[in-house]
Amino acid sequence: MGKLLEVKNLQVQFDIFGAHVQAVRGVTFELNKGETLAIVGESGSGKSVTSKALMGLIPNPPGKIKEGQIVFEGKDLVANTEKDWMKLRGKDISMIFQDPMTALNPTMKVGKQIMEGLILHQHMSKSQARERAIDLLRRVGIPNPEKRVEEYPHQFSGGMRQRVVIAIALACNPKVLIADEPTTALDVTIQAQILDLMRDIQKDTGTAIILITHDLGVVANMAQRVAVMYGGKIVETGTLDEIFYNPKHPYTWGLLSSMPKLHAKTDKLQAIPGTPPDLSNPPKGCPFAPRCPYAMKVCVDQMPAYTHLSETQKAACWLQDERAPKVEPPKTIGVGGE
Ligand SMILES: Nc1ncnc2c1ncn2[C@@H]1O[C@H](COP(=O)(O)OP(=O)(O)OP(=O)(O)O)[C@@H](O)[C@H]1O
Repeated sequence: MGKLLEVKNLQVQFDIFGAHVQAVRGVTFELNKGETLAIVGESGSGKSVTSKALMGLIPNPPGKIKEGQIVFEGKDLVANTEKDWMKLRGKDISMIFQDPMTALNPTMKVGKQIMEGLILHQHMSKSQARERAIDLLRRVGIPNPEKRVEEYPHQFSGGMRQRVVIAIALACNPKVLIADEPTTALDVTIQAQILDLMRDIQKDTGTAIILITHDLGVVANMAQRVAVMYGGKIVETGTLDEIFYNPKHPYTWGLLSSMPKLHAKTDKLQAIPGTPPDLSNPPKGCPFAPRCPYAMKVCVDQMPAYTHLSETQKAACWLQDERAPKVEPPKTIGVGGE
């Protein structure tokens, strides 16, 4: 698989009320053509800020990219002007947000909203764009698209609205689709339908997907690779199997323990005790150390380097140092366990 996007040492900071919030602190990952990479982690870990940076959507002020590169098809996007971003956004890289109602313009017919990108990026005539909008609505499973293209967002149900948002995002056949909690606002049956739809579309178009979520069930259904974020850093990354069946970072263990299991006799979830770090004053050591049951003195003092566990898996944890005591992962982790 060829590399499509490379994010190198990305650092994003927000300056608010005299504080410097270091939301993303040196994130590095790559995205290959046609794959789905999930970025998981608790609220505030930096997932959304990372994905917004890839779309040139960090509000400035108060935000700025302090360092790093976002290399898309060989070109670094960090120095892009707003004009450069406008050429790219919605065409090469598209985004689906959590709440379809805020992503759509309530005063504009959905057909027109789909047509905008086609006219701007693909220089279609109005009637060509309208035909394509109808095709797209059909493609995302909206019945009677010839009629619905003339309707406004409030005339659609929540699930149908999210389908419209997906149609807009896919209109120009983007190479990268960023889906930020795309199903969180929807009920469970609709969630499954939308995820199926995204998978089908990916099969047809070969679009690479970055899926941002805190729901590991969604990850298991969708992703081939996973990056686990905590405190503005990627603490572990690997293939889906590596992260689910051979995780090495205690934070990943915590996330897996807090995931509902399919055949569980009890539905009690083990939330990770404690709170995430204050990113306006980030710790010098491992950000998870204050909540980690296995933390040693060195964890508080010094950020661990990545240990490469396989060609595809790495974790930033002092437990992987050869001098560290051997620790077994808790029995509560794993999909479909007791
Ligand atoms: N516009 C902004 N101004 C100031 N701080 C911000 C802004 N956007 C994000 N942050 C801060 O950046 C940090 C990371 O936030 P981010 O939204 O990326 O987390 P997340 O992992 O996506 O969480 P969630 O799942 O809740 O969306 C947080 O501390 C947040 O308060």
